[in-house]
Amino acid sequence: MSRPIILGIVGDSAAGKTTLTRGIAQVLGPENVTLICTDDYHRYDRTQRAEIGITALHPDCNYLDIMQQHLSLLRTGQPILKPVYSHKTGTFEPPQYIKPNKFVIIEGLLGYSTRAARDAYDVKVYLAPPEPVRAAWKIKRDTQKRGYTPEQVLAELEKREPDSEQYIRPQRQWSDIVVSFYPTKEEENETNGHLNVRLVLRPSIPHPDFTQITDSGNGDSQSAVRLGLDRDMGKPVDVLEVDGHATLEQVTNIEHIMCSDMPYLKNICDREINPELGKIAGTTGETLQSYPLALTQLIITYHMLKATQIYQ
Ligand SMILES: Nc1ncnc2c1ncn2[C@@H]1O[C@H](COP(=O)(O)OP(=O)(O)OP(=O)(O)O)[C@@H](O)[C@H]1O
Ligand SMILES: O=C(CO)[C@H](O)[C@H](O)COP(=O)(O)O
Repeated sequence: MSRPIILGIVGDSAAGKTTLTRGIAQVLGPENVTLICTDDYHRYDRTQRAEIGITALHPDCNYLDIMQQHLSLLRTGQPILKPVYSHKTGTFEPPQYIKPNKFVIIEGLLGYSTRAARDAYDVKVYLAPPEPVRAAWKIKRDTQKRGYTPEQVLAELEKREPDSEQYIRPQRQWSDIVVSFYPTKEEENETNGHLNVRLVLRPSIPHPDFTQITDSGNGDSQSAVRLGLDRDMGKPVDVLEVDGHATLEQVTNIEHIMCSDMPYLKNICDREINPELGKIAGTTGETLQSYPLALTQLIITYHMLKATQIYQ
C-alpha cells in the first residue's frame, strides 16, 4: 500500500520546530513535501484569546478534533481544506485546499495530545531546549517577525507557563526522538550557532547502529560525540550527544554510518546539494551554520526514508 509518510515535530512555542523542518524538507525535496503547522487549527484569533483569557497552548483553544481528522485523511493520501492562521495579523485567512505529497511534516504545539492523532505519524520528534534558551529564541523571533515587544513576550511566557507544564511538556513521552539544543557550561549565554545537541533515541523505532562511534574509540565522556544509555520519563533510552565545536570530520563520520545503511540514498548527506542543512537565523537575521543541527536533520530524514521502504 502506498501512502504519504508523516513526520510530527512537536514542541512549545519557539522551540525550533520550523528551523528543524527547513533542512529536512530540503533533503527530501521541497516538491515532495507538504508542510503543515497546527497553529492553523487555533479556535480563537489573537484578540479573542486576549478577551477570553485563554492561551494558544490550551487544548480548548484549538480544534484538535478537526486536526485529528485531517491527520487521518492525509495519512491515507486524501486532500483536506485546511484553516489558515496568520501570525502576521493574528487573524484567520481563507482556507487552503491541500493534497498531500509523498512526505507530510506536521509541526506545532499539540500534535501528540490525543491517541488518534499520535497514531497518524510514522516518526515523532519532540523539541525540548532548556527554557532560558527557548525564551531567548522566542523574544528574538516574536520581536523580529510577529510585532511583539520583548516585555510582551516575557509576560506571555509567564502567562503560558501553567499550560506549557500541563499540556505541552507531557507530550515528550510519546516521541521517538527528543531533541535538545543546549549551551556548554563555558558559554552558558550562547543561544545561536554553537549549541550542543542531546538526542534521546527511544526504542519505539529502529535507529541506525551508532555503536560504531564507541567501537572506533570515540564516544567517551571527553569526546565531542558521545553515545550512552539513560532513562527519559522513566523509560530506558539511548542518548547521542554532539558538541557545537565537533569537527566536520567527526560529524561526517556519524553521517556515514547512516548513509552506508542506505547506499542508494548517498546524496542525502551531500552538503553541496542540501545547503539548508544546519542553517539557523542569527540575532540580526544573519545565517549561521550548526553541525549538531545538520546531523539531527539527517537522522530524522533517515527515518522518513526508511519508512518509504515499507509504505511506498
Ligand atoms: N537549533 C537552533 N540553534 C540556534 N537557534 C535556533 C535553533 N532552532 C531555533 N533557533 C532560533 O529560535 C527561533 C525560533 O525558532 P523556530 O521559528 O524554528 O521555532 P518554532 O518552534 O517553529 O516556533 P513557533 O511554534 O512558535 O512558530 C528561530 O528564529 C531561531 O533564531
Ligand atoms: O505559540 C504559538 C505558536 O507559534 C503562537 O504564539 C500562537 O500560535 C499564537 O500566535 P500569535 O502569537 O502570532 O498570535
